[in-house]
Amino acid sequence: MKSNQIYIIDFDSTFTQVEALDELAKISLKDDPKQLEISKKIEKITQLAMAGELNFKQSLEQRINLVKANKIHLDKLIEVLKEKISVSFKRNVNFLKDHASQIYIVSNGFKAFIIPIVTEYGILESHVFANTFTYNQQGDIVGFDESNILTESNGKSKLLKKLNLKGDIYMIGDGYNDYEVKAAGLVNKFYAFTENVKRKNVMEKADHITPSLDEFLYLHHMNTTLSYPKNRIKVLLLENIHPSAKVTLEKEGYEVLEHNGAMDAEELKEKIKDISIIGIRSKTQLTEEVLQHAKRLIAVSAFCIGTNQIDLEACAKRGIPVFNAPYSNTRSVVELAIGEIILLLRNVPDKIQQMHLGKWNKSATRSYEIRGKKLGIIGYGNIGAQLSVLAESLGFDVYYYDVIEKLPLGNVTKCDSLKELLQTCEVISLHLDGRPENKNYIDVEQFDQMQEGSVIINLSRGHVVNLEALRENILSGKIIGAAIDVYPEEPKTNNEAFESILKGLPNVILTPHIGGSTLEAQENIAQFVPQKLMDYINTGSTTNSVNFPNLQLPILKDAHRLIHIHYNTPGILAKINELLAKHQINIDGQYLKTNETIGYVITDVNKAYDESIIKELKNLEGTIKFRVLY
Ligand SMILES: NC(=O)C1=CN([C@@H]2O[C@H](COP(=O)(O)OP(=O)(O)OC[C@H]3O[C@@H](n4cnc5c(N)ncnc54)[C@H](O)[C@@H]3O)[C@@H](O)[C@H]2O)C=CC1
Ligand SMILES: O=C(O)CCC(=O)C(=O)O
Repeated sequence: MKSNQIYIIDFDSTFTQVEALDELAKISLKDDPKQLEISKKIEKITQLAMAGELNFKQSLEQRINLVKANKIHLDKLIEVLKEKISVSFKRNVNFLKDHASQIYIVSNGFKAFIIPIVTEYGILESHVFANTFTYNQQGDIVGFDESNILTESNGKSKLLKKLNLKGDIYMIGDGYNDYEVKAAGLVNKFYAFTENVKRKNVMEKADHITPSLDEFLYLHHMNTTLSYPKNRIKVLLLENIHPSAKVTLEKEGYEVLEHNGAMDAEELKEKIKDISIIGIRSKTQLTEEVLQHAKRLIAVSAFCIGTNQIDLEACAKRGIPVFNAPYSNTRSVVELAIGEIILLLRNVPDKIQQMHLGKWNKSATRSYEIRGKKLGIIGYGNIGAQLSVLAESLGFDVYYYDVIEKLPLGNVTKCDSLKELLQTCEVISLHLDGRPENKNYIDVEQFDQMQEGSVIINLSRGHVVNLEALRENILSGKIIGAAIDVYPEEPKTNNEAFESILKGLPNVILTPHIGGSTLEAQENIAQFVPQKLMDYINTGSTTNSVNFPNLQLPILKDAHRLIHIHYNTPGILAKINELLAKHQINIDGQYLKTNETIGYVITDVNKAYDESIIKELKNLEGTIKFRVLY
């Protein structure tokens, strides 16, 4: 069926990432003091010609005069261009080689540099149509063969007419002159190639915009390296995620959309419909109800530690792994906690307020050192444990309580119950996670168990403390200081007002959920999370996923990877292997891990296999999701 298809491919900014004459100018004018100025002129002329705003022959003449190149510069140019092959062309070299008889390069560039480049990718020299330089005796490039039809306006159309190729002809290019061949009725479809440059007037005219060769091959069912083109992976980043995440994900080829704050359920249900990956922080609630609308969701990324805002089980049941950044902002939270404890024990928040009101109140009343004080940490996880180490080095006597057995670091003392910790310590710092059972974990009864004159810090989750009870205990004077960073209800954006019954209370620090908001932490998170997502998409690896069985997988080499996600019911692995055996498929490697909800099986198979197995694996009872990596 595909044998009658013909692919006409442009060279500059399509086969390669750059315009070759611009690159040639950089080489030939290297020692010219006016190099920058001339290069800019050349680039401008190129852009005008590509956009169809300047007569082509004139533009060529002008550029060659400005470039002032010699034959000797061409070898260097070829070296440069070899490094600048478009990424998706490089990736799909097999397509180019396997379809060499159907591929033509039609370019207004020059054969002298095009042929050495494209023939390395299997393109036939006889299928390269381009211009030729003319030289003087010293080898200087002084012009071009003006009899070549490609020097004329609309030259590509004229050439194709002359070639009279038969079949379904597809043109792939980035310039207006590439579109012109479609306008002249000489090709069936024009694909605007936007991997390197996006020209609005060209994209508007195209039958399809193809951000990479993968997309073109996918549309024509000829993909050989990626089962799904990356440009089709649409990412939505909410809540002011650090910009470097967008940069990384776009570099990977994904389409990335951003939104400043969180979205409410209704808005999210609408927006999530065609999203492949969603990136959130602590405020976006990814509930079962919202997930029902997420028909294309592949993965969820929490650009933070806590994942209580996400229905992890609902994601798992849909075959959607959730990734977070478990360590990137740990240190930031710990530093804030220590700073706040010191300020509260010295009664500094009130002193600051009074100073702003012009009141000088130099006094040591209710001001204490931290040395020797008993600090009680509730939740001895990553943050709790790191806080214990730093606090101990500052002179605290540290205690902790956790629902699970934890290794005590340094000289900390483990408490066997929450009550024991509350009765023992005068400073209480909360670092437990936000699981629903922790709602009102610190309530009237727990405040009753605390010592008179205690200080409490909550940098964990808002619903963990009953704020009414906290307020009562502050007003009664039992709690002499509190620092609260998280609230049961938080504004979705910086434009919404903050309301709380804690406003205006004495010696109370209120911060807008900024425990993890340092530039260092946000940058670390924005590096860490996209990497996990890309690993999952490219290799199937689920390390650090908070709801999927964790599998770290080797890089795929000379094999196809079958990724099967199913409900964790007995016998599925056996059924997968029965099917593979039935189709006589050779297994190179197999990895299985399950959790309570799902099973995750990765099977690397020999490249040659009967493709009907794919359908059978998808239809296997209990299958949630199935995909293949080439
Ligand atoms: N304010 C902010 O900006 C930030 C807040 N956080 C919050 O801090 C929490 C803790 O972070 P990590 O230490 O990294 O998490 P983690 O998962 O390493 O530690 C949480 C610990 O709490 C324990 N725990 C859970 N429920 C408990 C209970 N009822 N009683 C005693 N212990 C209990 C767990 O067993 C675990 O050891 C996060 O889940 C997140 O909610 C995290 C980062 C920034
Ligand atoms: O900075 C954020 O948006 C959330 C910080 C946080 O609470 C977390 O990492 O769990």
